[in-house]
Amino acid sequence: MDVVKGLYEVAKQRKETKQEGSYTCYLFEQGLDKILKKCGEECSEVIIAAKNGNNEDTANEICDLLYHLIVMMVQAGISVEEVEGILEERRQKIGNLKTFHVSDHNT
Ligand SMILES: N=c1c2ncn([C@@H]3O[C@H](COP(=O)(O)OP(=O)(O)OP(=O)(O)O)[C@@H](O)[C@H]3O)c2ncn1[C@@H]1O[C@H](COP(=O)(O)O)[C@@H](O)[C@H]1O
Repeated sequence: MDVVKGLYEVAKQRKETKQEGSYTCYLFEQGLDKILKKCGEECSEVIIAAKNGNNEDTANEICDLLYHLIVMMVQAGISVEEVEGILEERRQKIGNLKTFHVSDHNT
Protein backbone atom coordinates (compact mmCIF):
# COMPACT_ATOMS: atom_id res chain seq x y z
CA MET A 1 0.00 0.00 0.00
CA ASP A 2 2.98 2.38 0.48
CA VAL A 3 3.61 2.67 -3.27
CA VAL A 4 -0.11 3.20 -3.87
CA LYS A 5 -0.23 5.89 -1.16
CA GLY A 6 2.84 7.61 -2.64
CA LEU A 7 1.31 7.60 -6.12
CA TYR A 8 -1.98 8.88 -4.70
CA GLU A 9 -0.19 11.81 -3.04
CA VAL A 10 1.59 12.70 -6.31
CA ALA A 11 -1.73 12.56 -8.19
CA LYS A 12 -3.35 14.77 -5.53
CA GLN A 13 -0.55 17.32 -5.84
CA ARG A 14 -0.94 17.29 -9.64
CA LYS A 15 -4.66 18.02 -9.24
CA GLU A 16 -3.90 20.96 -6.92
CA THR A 17 -0.89 22.40 -8.77
CA LYS A 18 -0.49 22.48 -12.54
CA GLN A 19 2.84 21.19 -13.78
CA GLU A 20 4.23 21.60 -17.27
CA GLY A 21 4.43 18.30 -19.17
CA SER A 22 2.54 16.33 -16.54
CA TYR A 23 0.38 13.51 -17.93
CA THR A 24 -1.59 13.44 -14.64
CA CYS A 25 -2.42 17.16 -15.00
CA TYR A 26 -3.49 16.47 -18.58
CA LEU A 27 -5.91 13.79 -17.32
CA PHE A 28 -7.41 16.12 -14.69
CA GLU A 29 -7.75 18.88 -17.30
CA GLN A 30 -9.61 16.49 -19.61
CA GLY A 31 -11.94 15.47 -16.78
CA LEU A 32 -13.76 12.44 -15.44
CA ASP A 33 -14.93 11.02 -18.79
CA LYS A 34 -11.34 10.88 -20.07
CA ILE A 35 -10.07 9.33 -16.81
CA LEU A 36 -12.80 6.67 -16.89
CA LYS A 37 -12.16 5.99 -20.58
CA LYS A 38 -8.49 5.37 -19.76
CA CYS A 39 -9.47 3.03 -16.88
CA GLY A 40 -11.61 1.00 -19.30
CA GLU A 41 -8.88 0.98 -21.95
CA GLU A 42 -6.18 -0.12 -19.50
CA CYS A 43 -8.49 -2.78 -18.05
CA SER A 44 -8.96 -4.26 -21.54
CA GLU A 45 -5.19 -4.22 -22.05
CA VAL A 46 -4.71 -6.18 -18.79
CA ILE A 47 -7.23 -8.77 -19.98
CA ILE A 48 -5.61 -9.19 -23.41
CA ALA A 49 -2.08 -9.40 -21.93
CA ALA A 50 -3.25 -12.02 -19.41
CA LYS A 51 -4.97 -13.97 -22.18
CA ASN A 52 -1.72 -13.92 -24.19
CA GLY A 53 0.13 -15.37 -21.19
CA ASN A 54 2.98 -12.83 -21.08
CA ASN A 55 3.41 -12.05 -17.38
CA GLU A 56 5.81 -9.14 -17.93
CA ASP A 57 3.34 -7.40 -20.28
CA THR A 58 0.47 -8.20 -17.91
CA ALA A 59 2.32 -6.75 -14.90
CA ASN A 60 3.04 -3.57 -16.89
CA GLU A 61 -0.60 -3.24 -17.92
CA ILE A 62 -1.67 -3.79 -14.28
CA CYS A 63 0.56 -0.83 -13.32
CA ASP A 64 -1.08 1.35 -16.02
CA LEU A 65 -4.50 0.33 -14.74
CA LEU A 66 -3.60 0.96 -11.08
CA TYR A 67 -2.23 4.40 -11.94
CA HIS A 68 -5.41 5.39 -13.80
CA LEU A 69 -7.60 4.00 -11.00
CA ILE A 70 -5.64 6.12 -8.51
CA VAL A 71 -6.21 9.23 -10.67
CA MET A 72 -9.92 8.33 -10.73
CA MET A 73 -9.93 7.95 -6.92
CA VAL A 74 -8.36 11.40 -6.51
CA GLN A 75 -10.88 12.93 -8.93
CA ALA A 76 -13.79 11.28 -7.08
CA GLY A 77 -12.42 12.03 -3.59
CA ILE A 78 -12.02 8.38 -2.55
CA SER A 79 -9.07 7.98 -0.18
CA VAL A 80 -6.61 5.09 -0.13
CA GLU A 81 -7.54 4.62 3.55
CA GLU A 82 -11.18 4.06 2.55
CA VAL A 83 -10.24 1.28 0.13
CA GLU A 84 -7.71 -0.12 2.60
CA GLY A 85 -10.42 -0.25 5.28
CA ILE A 86 -12.76 -2.26 3.05
CA LEU A 87 -9.98 -4.66 2.08
CA GLU A 88 -9.07 -5.08 5.75
CA GLU A 89 -12.70 -5.80 6.68
CA ARG A 90 -12.85 -8.43 3.94
CA ARG A 91 -9.56 -9.94 5.07
CA GLN A 92 -11.18 -10.80 8.41
CA LYS A 93 -13.76 -12.87 6.59
CA ILE A 94 -12.98 -16.30 5.19
CA GLY A 95 -15.17 -18.89 3.50
CA ASN A 96 -16.68 -16.38 1.08
CA LEU A 97 -17.75 -18.95 -1.47
CA LYS A 98 -21.50 -18.75 -1.88
CA THR A 99 -23.21 -22.13 -1.93
CA PHE A 100 -24.82 -22.84 -5.26
CA HIS A 101 -28.02 -24.81 -5.74
CA VAL A 102 -29.32 -25.87 -9.15
CA SER A 103 -32.83 -24.84 -8.02
CA ASP A 104 -31.56 -21.25 -7.29
CA HIS A 105 -30.13 -21.06 -10.78
CA ASN A 106 -33.42 -22.04 -12.43
CA THR A 107 -35.52 -19.39 -10.71
N1 LIG B 1 2.47 5.74 -12.93
C1 LIG B 1 2.32 6.58 -13.83
C2 LIG B 1 1.90 6.22 -15.14
N2 LIG B 1 1.54 5.02 -15.67
C3 LIG B 1 1.21 5.27 -16.94
N3 LIG B 1 1.35 6.59 -17.23
C4 LIG B 1 1.12 7.27 -18.50
O1 LIG B 1 -0.11 6.88 -19.02
C5 LIG B 1 -0.10 7.07 -20.42
C6 LIG B 1 -0.85 5.91 -21.02
O2 LIG B 1 -0.40 5.68 -22.29
P1 LIG B 1 -1.39 5.60 -23.52
O3 LIG B 1 -0.56 5.27 -24.71
O4 LIG B 1 -2.53 4.67 -23.19
O5 LIG B 1 -2.00 7.05 -23.60
P2 LIG B 1 -1.48 8.27 -24.49
O6 LIG B 1 -1.62 7.91 -25.92
O7 LIG B 1 -0.11 8.72 -24.02
O8 LIG B 1 -2.50 9.41 -24.10
P3 LIG B 1 -4.10 9.41 -24.22
O9 LIG B 1 -4.58 8.17 -24.88
O10 LIG B 1 -4.56 9.49 -22.79
O11 LIG B 1 -4.45 10.68 -24.94
C7 LIG B 1 1.37 7.18 -20.85
O12 LIG B 1 1.63 8.52 -21.26
C8 LIG B 1 2.12 6.84 -19.57
O13 LIG B 1 3.33 7.57 -19.44
C9 LIG B 1 1.75 7.21 -16.12
N4 LIG B 1 2.00 8.53 -15.87
C10 LIG B 1 2.40 8.86 -14.63
N5 LIG B 1 2.59 7.94 -13.60
C11 LIG B 1 3.02 8.36 -12.25
O14 LIG B 1 2.65 9.70 -12.03
C12 LIG B 1 3.78 10.46 -11.64
C13 LIG B 1 3.62 11.88 -12.15
O15 LIG B 1 3.66 11.88 -13.56
P4 LIG B 1 3.38 13.23 -14.38
O16 LIG B 1 2.02 13.66 -14.03
O17 LIG B 1 3.54 12.91 -15.83
O18 LIG B 1 4.43 14.23 -13.91
C14 LIG B 1 4.98 9.73 -12.24
O19 LIG B 1 6.15 10.00 -11.54
C15 LIG B 1 4.54 8.29 -12.06
O20 LIG B 1 4.81 7.88 -10.73
